[in-house]
Amino acid sequence: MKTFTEFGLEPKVLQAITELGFEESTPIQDKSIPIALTGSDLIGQAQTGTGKTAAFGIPLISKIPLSEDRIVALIMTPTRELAIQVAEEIGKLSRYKGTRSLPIYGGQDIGRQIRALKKRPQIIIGTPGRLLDHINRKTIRLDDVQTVVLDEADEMLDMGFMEDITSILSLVPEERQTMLFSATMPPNIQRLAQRFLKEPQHVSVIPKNITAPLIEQAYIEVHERQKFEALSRLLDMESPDLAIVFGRTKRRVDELSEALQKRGYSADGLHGDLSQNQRDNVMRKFRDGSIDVLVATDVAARGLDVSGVSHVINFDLPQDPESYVHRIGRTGRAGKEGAAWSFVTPRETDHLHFIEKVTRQRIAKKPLPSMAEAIEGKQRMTAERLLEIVQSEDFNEYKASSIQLLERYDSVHLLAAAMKLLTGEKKDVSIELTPEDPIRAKKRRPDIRSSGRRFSGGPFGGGNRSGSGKPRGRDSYRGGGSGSSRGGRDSYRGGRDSYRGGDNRSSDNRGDSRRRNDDYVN
Ligand SMILES: Nc1ncnc2c1ncn2[C@@H]1O[C@H](COP(=O)(O)OP(=O)(O)OP(=O)(O)O)[C@@H](O)[C@H]1O
Ligand SMILES: [Mg+2]
Repeated sequence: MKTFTEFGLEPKVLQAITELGFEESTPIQDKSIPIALTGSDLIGQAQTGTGKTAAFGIPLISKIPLSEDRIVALIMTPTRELAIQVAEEIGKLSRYKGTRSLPIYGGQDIGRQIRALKKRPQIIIGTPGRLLDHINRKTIRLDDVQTVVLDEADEMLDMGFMEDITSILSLVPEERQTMLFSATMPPNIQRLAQRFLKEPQHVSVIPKNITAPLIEQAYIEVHERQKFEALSRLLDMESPDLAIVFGRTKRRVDELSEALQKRGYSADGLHGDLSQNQRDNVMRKFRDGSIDVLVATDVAARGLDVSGVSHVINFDLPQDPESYVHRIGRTGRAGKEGAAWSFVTPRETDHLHFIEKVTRQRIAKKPLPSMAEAIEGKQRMTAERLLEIVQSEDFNEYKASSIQLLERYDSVHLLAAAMKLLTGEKKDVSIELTPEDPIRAKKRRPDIRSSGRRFSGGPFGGGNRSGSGKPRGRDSYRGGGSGSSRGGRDSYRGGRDSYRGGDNRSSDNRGDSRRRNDDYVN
């Protein structure tokens, strides 16, 4: 654990870091920043929410001279929302230095992007499909790029972006620095590394549990048809600040967000079939708290950093353990605690055990919240909201009518009615969701990481809260050499495909034999 002053960074970059409120560097930042500053290739792995963005962002910005007027750095992300978010963080970090960066992603008006490119950005943060569009139109040239970062590198591979990445990187000079970052490094990441990296340094700060340490994990066994009731009871019982509910398909997300709205929750959906405008709106509403439940496909599983997300709920279990790790990692970030709940149908319990095995983390079974617990939770929340207003003493204009009402009605009756109104309860609206098939457990070597150096604590409480607390021999869960487990994993992957998150253009164009069901495409 260091302070940022120890990296020899220039004052303007330090000033931006201070302004972001970062006091100490996180372990991945400690280890990556000095290596990245030397220009060496790097594979960086650390738990979700531990500051990987700044781990590559800070050295990237530091190395770019102010006078530079070419594109010298390229960051690729699997989804548009992530490109936007990473660009924001890079923007904040380079605020005083004045480094110019630009997000480039599908769904946004290309003319606008072309105009913005004329302002000579030094760093481009983009999704592969739209990047290729610009390259083909010659509105982006990569001849001067010196540093490339693949954020969520394993996901880029999974989404079938290998071809796009290969085309893009073939246009970047060989003499360059390439860095891969993710919380999960399944064995097939080697393929990417071998192809694109030169003698990379591995930086891994993954403790025993790959899932972030401050996330309380639980599951509830429910039948498919009970899931919605379970969700509304859980939301009532827990009254999350902000929650992300993951559904398996776009249809599911649409139906679920509509159902939640009908029942009086402030929810909206995010998936890849929405227009970019809709996607931006939903994200904006979620970030500013005007909705408190975001229902999403895996398009929101990776990298998104929204402060205040106290709960992640897997309405449907994800197909693979990596997705589980990333989904639940939307909470419990930057040292904050979070809760992750998963609904597991009876036929999916094997799959859950598989996830536990790969993540080396026991997930506690909890009972379905009772009606009484749900009601109590909701009323507690409502009372809290009332009392906040009472304390604020900001209700003068309601006093006169209250006095009138109290002259005619009983005070308890009145307050009970007001509370009922405040809960926004709409229990009588009937809800029908199209059932989803259960996820089938598939076999593969349960290895989620490529290199395994141990890590000992640090800011964000890393590594010290380890679930069962029992030391488990890591080898017991590890597959063989990472190369050899490739076959197993790929075959496991075969069915998923679900998720080509960010870039509709490239996902639509890809004749995708792996894709099982169009519904799955984000
Ligand atoms: N040194 C630091 N001190 C305090 N907060 C930090 C520090 N570094 C990063 N953060 C904050 O921590 C949060 C998580 O960071 P970031 O999104 O980079 O995590 P990540 O490791 O990339 O997670 P994921 O695997 O989910 O993408 C952000 O809000 C970021 O601003
Ligand atoms: Mg990240």
